[in-house]
Amino acid sequence: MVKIKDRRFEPYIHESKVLERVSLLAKNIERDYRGKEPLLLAVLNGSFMFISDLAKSINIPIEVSFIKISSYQATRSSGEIKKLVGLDRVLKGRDVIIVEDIVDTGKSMAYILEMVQEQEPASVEIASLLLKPASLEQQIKIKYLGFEIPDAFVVGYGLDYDGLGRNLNHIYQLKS
Ligand SMILES: O=P(O)(O)OC[C@H]1O[C@H](OP(=O)(O)OP(=O)(O)O)[C@H](O)[C@@H]1O
Ligand code: HPA
Repeated sequence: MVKIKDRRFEPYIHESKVLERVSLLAKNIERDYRGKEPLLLAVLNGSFMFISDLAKSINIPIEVSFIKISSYQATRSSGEIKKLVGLDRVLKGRDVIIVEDIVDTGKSMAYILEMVQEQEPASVEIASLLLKPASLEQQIKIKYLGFEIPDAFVVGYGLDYDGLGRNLNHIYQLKS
């Protein structure tokens, strides 16, 4: 059990399970993009651990770049998405893989997809470590998915509660 500010979190997905799954996703990306040079577009802050482990396990040429958006305050989506760091690469004609730590309501991903599609990439797919199907408010197809999880707030492996908990190596779930 870990305590972050006013909340208690219990162990949920062990780091070894996360890493096993991430390396499988990397192998799938490798297989699907052989002969290409995909651009992995990671969404800060939450995806920093996932993109690091994912990128290290992909043994074909890839480019890695970052965008930064924010919508969550503590455990709730504010509904308002702020773009804090935008695209610094031309995406036209590129094979883009958007890399997220979690798709929850799907609002952030819908916003990012629109931003990416505007630039007319050759293809766009999504890699997300976590998905909360019960919270999803938009139709979003995730080709490279780590785990489907129930609708409970999680922290660790990049995910935060009010800015804290990102450095935890396992994933923890809010204790009800
Ligand atoms: O599907 P949604 O309900 O939109 O939630 C998912 C988004 O929320 C988190 O980001 P957050 O805004 O907390 O910023 P962070 O990555 O800096 O933690 C997460 O990294 C996703 O980007
Ligand atoms: O469950 C979550 N944990 C941390 N950040 C998040 N952003 C959306 N959902 C979550």
